Amino acid sequence: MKDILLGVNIDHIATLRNARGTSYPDPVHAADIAERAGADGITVHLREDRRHIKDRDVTLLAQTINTRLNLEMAVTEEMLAIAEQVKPTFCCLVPEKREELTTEGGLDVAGNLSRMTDACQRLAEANILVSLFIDGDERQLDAAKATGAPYIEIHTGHYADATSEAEQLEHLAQIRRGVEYADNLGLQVNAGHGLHYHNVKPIAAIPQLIELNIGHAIIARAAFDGLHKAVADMRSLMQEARLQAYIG
Ligand SMILES: CC(=O)[C@@H](O)[C@H](O)COP(=O)(O)O
Ligand SMILES: NCC(=O)COP(=O)(O)O
Repeated sequence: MKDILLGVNIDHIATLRNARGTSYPDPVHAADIAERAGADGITVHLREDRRHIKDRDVTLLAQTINTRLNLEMAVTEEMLAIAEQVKPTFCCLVPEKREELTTEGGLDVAGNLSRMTDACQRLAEANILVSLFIDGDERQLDAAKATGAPYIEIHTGHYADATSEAEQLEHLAQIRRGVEYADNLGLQVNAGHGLHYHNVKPIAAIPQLIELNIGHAIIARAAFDGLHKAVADMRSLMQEARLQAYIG
């Protein structure tokens, strides 16, 4: 049985910090707590508008964390140059619109194959493992494979946002099909966006998935239970789901 790994996204520690322009809560401190609680990696999204994570956070996290840094970023010259300088273990390329509240969908790799391939090659030359944040349809999965990126992260936002059990089950089935298709292509498959304590288990149970990146729900739970417990509880749920699926 393959373990399911947890990447903790600490963007919204920075949201709380920036609300008052103070130095606290510091994402660097949060990363240390998350790692002590069992996080397998730390994820941050350096957005063009720096609404939460700042350049300083990325630089210090790259220097201080003990697991590995997954830098989420748009496919822009600015971000590619930052990635080449910081050299995180992973770069996850995500779509980004200034006016969005949060990431609204997957990257259109198929529609921008040449540009995506160039970006993937540039990051690979900097010894960075590239992940593409995409919807789990075969057209995007084939395109992701064509770019040479070793990883993808399947967008679970539509599953998370489903307003009925039937809709959620349909999205879950689509995700399962996409994960299996990507795994058969030889891609390393992660997933994330909108996952929380009440919807994570069916996703964590998908055997081919390597890692889930989860942020908002963990940081929200931390406001009541503390970050260490919020991370540990999420990790336990994920491992429970994987074990239950394995035992059958
Ligand atoms: C790509 C993704 O789904 C998230 O990791 C992303 O970071 C969401 O953006 P916010 O953290 O700004 O909501
Ligand atoms: N890529 C998904 C991620 O890092 C966290 O997304 P969310 O749990 O904050 O929605």
